[in-house]
Amino acid sequence: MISVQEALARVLALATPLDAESVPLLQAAGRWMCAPAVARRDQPPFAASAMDGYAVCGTPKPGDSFTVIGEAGAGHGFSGTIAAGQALRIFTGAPVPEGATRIVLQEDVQREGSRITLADSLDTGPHIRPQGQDFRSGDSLGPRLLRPNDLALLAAMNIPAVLATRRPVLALIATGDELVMPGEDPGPDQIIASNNFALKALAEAAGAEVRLLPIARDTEASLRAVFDLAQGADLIVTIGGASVGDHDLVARVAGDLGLERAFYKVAMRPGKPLMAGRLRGVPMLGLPGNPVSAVVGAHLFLLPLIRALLGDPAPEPKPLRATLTQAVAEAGPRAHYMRAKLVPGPGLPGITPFARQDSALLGVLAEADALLIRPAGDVAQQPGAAVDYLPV
Ligand SMILES: Nc1nc2c(c(=O)[nH]1)N[C@H]1C(S)=C(S)[C@@H](COP(=O)(O)OP(=O)(O)OC[C@H]3O[C@@H](n4cnc5c(N)ncnc54)[C@H](O)[C@@H]3O)O[C@H]1N2
Ligand code: MOO
Repeated sequence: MISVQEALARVLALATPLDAESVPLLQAAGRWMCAPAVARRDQPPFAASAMDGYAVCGTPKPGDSFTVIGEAGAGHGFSGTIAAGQALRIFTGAPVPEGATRIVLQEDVQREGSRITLADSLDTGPHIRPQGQDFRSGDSLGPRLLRPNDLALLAAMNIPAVLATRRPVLALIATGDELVMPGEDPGPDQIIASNNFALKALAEAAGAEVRLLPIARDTEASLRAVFDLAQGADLIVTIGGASVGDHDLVARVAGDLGLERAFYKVAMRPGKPLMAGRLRGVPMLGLPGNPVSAVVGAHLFLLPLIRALLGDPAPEPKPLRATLTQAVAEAGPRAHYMRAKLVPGPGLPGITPFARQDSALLGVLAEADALLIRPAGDVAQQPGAAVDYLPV
């Protein structure tokens, strides 16, 4: 059995980044931008007013009076220059005129006709956003998974389309005679397929496009037929049928179809019977069927694999730190990923593992927001010990 680290290295070695395509900004949320985007203008492109008020020059004092000589609004600048004793009515976002050094808030001004007089107590800020204070023409935004914040920045940079890696198409195959889809009428010995839903959502959030294939039944012919439907995908993921039972056919059928196996079984719990390899030219992950095992396997291996296919240079899971709120026993020979709950703390968050850690418990998983990582062979730990966790 290999370690989690070794298994991850072998999974990532299966991935070659996919090709890139131009994606309009409106469709770019959640896509991996694979080349830096370069700003085509300064932001703001001119010194801009940060407030509604009056642009004046010099160092105005309470009680000073000015003559209002015009107006500037967002999208409508004032072409003249402000001289001593003059003011320009100005609104937020408008270009600040030549000569102005400061925007006086309209709340601090008494206006009569074209004259303004400043109040006794004056807000002191200049309220001018200098040209290029946000970014300069030529500044670049590096490769990343595009979040809403990035899209706003790219739009302001006047970039209508980005170069993004093609979304990996993931063929997701659930296996087992016992499975029916939610809403169907299960027989007395059947259960509802659930893992598919968590894995599809996880993979999509990481940037993949998921094809949910029909559930493969526990016969070689059925599994083979569903594997055939996976042709054309960039990545194949099976759920279940990975263990040693008579009906666990994934390794056998994938092997017959030419799977070049990278490994089978990882020193972790849950999720030991996990396999990976290359099948018909694309990476394949065989996740165990127990619901929590499949989800843990997805966090540790599937999401990094998707990120690697997208071209992320650092696709590995990134553990965070927390403080144990209770003692935990020694970890045993396999790394243990314990479902746990975080509580905010003054420093690191506190982390409390659930008492029930059976890998079939979806109710516990739904309450969990972290996987507490117990390294293989870790000694017992006391409350207050700093530990690693993965958010889930
Ligand atoms: N003799 C041994 N038995 C088992 C071992 C072992 O080492 N020796 N390992 C156990 C561990 S650990 C796991 S995990 C499971 C993994 O088994 P499989 O990958 O073969 O999974 P299945 O047998 O197909 O299913 C296990 C369990 O999960 C349910 N399941 C499967 N797919 C889904 C799905 N899409 N949605 C919801 N639930 C699903 C299935 O009905 C079973 O209850 O093997 C242990 N056994
Ligand atoms: O992956 Mo198995 O839990 O270790 O149930």
